[in-house]
Amino acid sequence: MSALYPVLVKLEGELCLVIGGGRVAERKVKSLLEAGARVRVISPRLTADLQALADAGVIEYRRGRYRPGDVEGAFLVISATNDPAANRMVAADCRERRLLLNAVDDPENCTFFVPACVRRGDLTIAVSTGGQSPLLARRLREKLEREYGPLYGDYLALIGRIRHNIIRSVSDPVRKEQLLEALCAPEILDALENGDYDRVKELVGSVDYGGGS
Ligand SMILES: C[C@@]1(CC(=O)O)c2cc3[nH]c(cc4nc(cc5[nH]c(cc(n2)[C@H]1CCC(=O)O)[C@@](C)(CC(=O)O)[C@@H]5CCC(=O)O)C(CC(=O)O)=C4CCC(=O)O)c(CCC(=O)O)c3CC(=O)O
Ligand SMILES: NC(=O)C1=CN([C@@H]2O[C@H](COP(=O)(O)OP(=O)(O)OC[C@H]3O[C@@H](n4cnc5c(N)ncnc54)[C@H](O)[C@@H]3O)[C@@H](O)[C@H]2O)C=CC1
Repeated sequence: MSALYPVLVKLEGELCLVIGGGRVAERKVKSLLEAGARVRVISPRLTADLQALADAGVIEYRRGRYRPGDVEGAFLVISATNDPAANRMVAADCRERRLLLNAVDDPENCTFFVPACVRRGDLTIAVSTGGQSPLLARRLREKLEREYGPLYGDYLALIGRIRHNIIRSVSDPVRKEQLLEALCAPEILDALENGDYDRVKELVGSVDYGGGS
């Protein structure tokens, strides 16, 4: 297999279809909802959590087995049934329409994999093992979660605003580069690692680009 190409996709308002309503489907539905997708689930049965989301109108639910052509209109498709025949049918339908497909039990037929993710505000750290060991992806995610705590999200939001102002107001490229470097200076990253957010704010605040934050 060639190397996988990592991308972060905007799913806001896009129709994403999940076939199957079990444990794995539930995990994928929740991550799609986090991304603001419009989610439709087709399955004879749902987990309690998925049923609650359907009852609340958060997801669309069509009770029943997958039927040929059900993928029509979807932006991407996740096939998460425990029925290999249904998964093959979904894969064929997606191939024909060139729809992006994640088939949870069939890496060969996937056109995309879902990585394990640490999220800290706008910071995303994604881990993929190219399907070789999803459990290792999970373990590394857990390790990264301990290493990169919620402060990283706060810090990113803070420097994101300042970076935007620097880009808008500083025209000299050398000066601009120095300022952007200063926002991610080693001392700041050390302070973050030590959980000393007051020090982080102090250091970031001392980056003087001649404008308010
Ligand atoms: C190819 C891929 C397709 C896809 O995108 O789904 C795929 C395929 C398969 N997973 C299987 C098993 C498990 N998957 C997990 C967990 C996760 N699986 C995820 C992704 C992926 N799984 C894609 C590759 C990602 C990559 O490595 O690059 C994660 C990262 C993301 C997510 O699913 O949201 C999420 C962790 C999220 C987190 O914790 O952060 C666990 C552990 C657990 O349940 O906690 C187990 C049991 C232990 C084990 O088997 O390792 C099986 C065998 C099923 C069987 O035995 O029948 C297959 C099929 C096969 O390999 O043939
Ligand atoms: N990619 C991943 O991360 C993982 C994948 N798996 C694989 O994912 C598959 C699903 O696992 P679970 O969610 O634990 O199974 P599950 O048994 O909890 O759920 C299967 C769901 O598929 C539905 N279903 C069955 N036939 C269908 C059809 N024809 N059309 C639509 N829906 C149908 C069932 O009603 C049920 O809701 C298994 O094949 C398993 O091997 C398992 C663990 C992790």
